[in-house]
Amino acid sequence: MKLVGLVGWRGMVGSVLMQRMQEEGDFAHIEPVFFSTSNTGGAAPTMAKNEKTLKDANDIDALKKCDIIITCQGGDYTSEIFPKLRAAGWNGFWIDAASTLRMENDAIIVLDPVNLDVIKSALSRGVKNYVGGNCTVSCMLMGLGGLFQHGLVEWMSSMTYQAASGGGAQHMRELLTQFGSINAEVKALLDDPAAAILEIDRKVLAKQHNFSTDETKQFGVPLAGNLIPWIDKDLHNGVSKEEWKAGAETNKILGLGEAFGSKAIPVDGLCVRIGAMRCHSQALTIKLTKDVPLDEITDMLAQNNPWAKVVPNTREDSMRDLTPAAVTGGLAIPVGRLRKMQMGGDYLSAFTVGDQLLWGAAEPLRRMLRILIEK
Ligand SMILES: NC(=O)C1=CN([C@@H]2O[C@H](COP(=O)(O)OP(=O)(O)OC[C@H]3O[C@@H](n4cnc5c(N)ncnc54)[C@H](OP(=O)(O)O)[C@@H]3O)[C@@H](O)[C@H]2O)C=CC1
Ligand SMILES: N[C@@H](CC(=O)OP(=O)(O)O)C(=O)O
Repeated sequence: MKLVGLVGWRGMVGSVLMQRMQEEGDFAHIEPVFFSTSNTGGAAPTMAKNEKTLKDANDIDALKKCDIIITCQGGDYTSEIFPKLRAAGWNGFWIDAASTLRMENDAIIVLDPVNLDVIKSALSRGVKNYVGGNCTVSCMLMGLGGLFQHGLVEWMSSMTYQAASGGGAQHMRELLTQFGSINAEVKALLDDPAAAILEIDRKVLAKQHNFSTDETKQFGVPLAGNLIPWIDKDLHNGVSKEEWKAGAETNKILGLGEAFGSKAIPVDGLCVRIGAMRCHSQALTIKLTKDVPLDEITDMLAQNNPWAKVVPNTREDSMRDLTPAAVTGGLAIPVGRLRKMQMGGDYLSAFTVGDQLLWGAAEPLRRMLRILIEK
């Protein structure tokens, strides 16, 4: 059995990964070794077999013993440990949730329902580094994969509605704290049916403007009852890093662009943080390479992978099935609001929602581990 080192398993992404690995019986196929950056020698979780204590995640010699390392510990950990491990001669497989290595030439971005051919070709070339994609990109490709598979995307523009979880656990807590203090501020007025709505609105706004620094420590500004039209770093060309990833990672996942001797598909848009908990949604404008009837498009989307679910473009279906609250916790990626646009038959509008901790983070890593185990 392969010795698999697990780093970052108790974090938010790591916990979802552990849960999915247990659900899918993955631990039956591996010999796990649990690592920690903060509790060396402590008790490993119940999934441990022979190694019952936590190993030091900074101990290169201990890490070197693993055939495969899967990490959800974060980009700083990867930047520090990965080069040391390779320099020490470790030749095992590195599976990573962090973005650090994604665009490196010797790393593959994994999303096997969409790019198994890219992964298999890399394995046959001896590539050892496999990294999960950006959550928004992975969720979009799981939903819209059918259009790419059939060469139907000339370009795509995505307008995102990204959940608080994308920032991490503390961001989710902060969002709820903000909702709570806004509610507390106007609770008495809400309880009084005769209270004037403009008075409630004024008090809410005053509260948002006067949040304590603790209440906005993670996001920097209010997110509850608000939105933030910028995610990740400023690339100083008017583009946020999250927006840049849409084009760069989509093409790398699909094996398109200069590095692969082909033309990249332009994918660009605007990324916005909203007050959802853990589902990223996105509205897409797609320029098709040709005018294809909507029923054929629907079939292509639904047949691309078992998780893409087409939602009929009706008010009732969209309100019931195409929301973060409906999708959270499940692997289905609904795609709806499908219609041709006023611009012409080769312009398609779509909306998709995905749990960013599942397909957006943990699930592609878990599946990559299975690919390696079953190889
Ligand atoms: N958040 C997201 O949506 C996504 C994140 N990623 C990537 O995944 C990586 C990890 O992100 P995320 O899971 O959000 O990070 P977390 O902050 O939840 O966890 C990271 C590590 O923090 C340590 N830690 C310290 N205090 C606690 C605590 N109270 N509870 C749990 N863990 C704690 C743990 O390490 P130890 O056990 O060693 O102390 C843990 O492994 C990042 O690289 C991120 O870029 C990728 C896609 C999406
Ligand atoms: N940036 C994403 C979350 C994330 O971790 O992305 P990446 O894995 O590309 O750094 C968000 O904030 O929603």
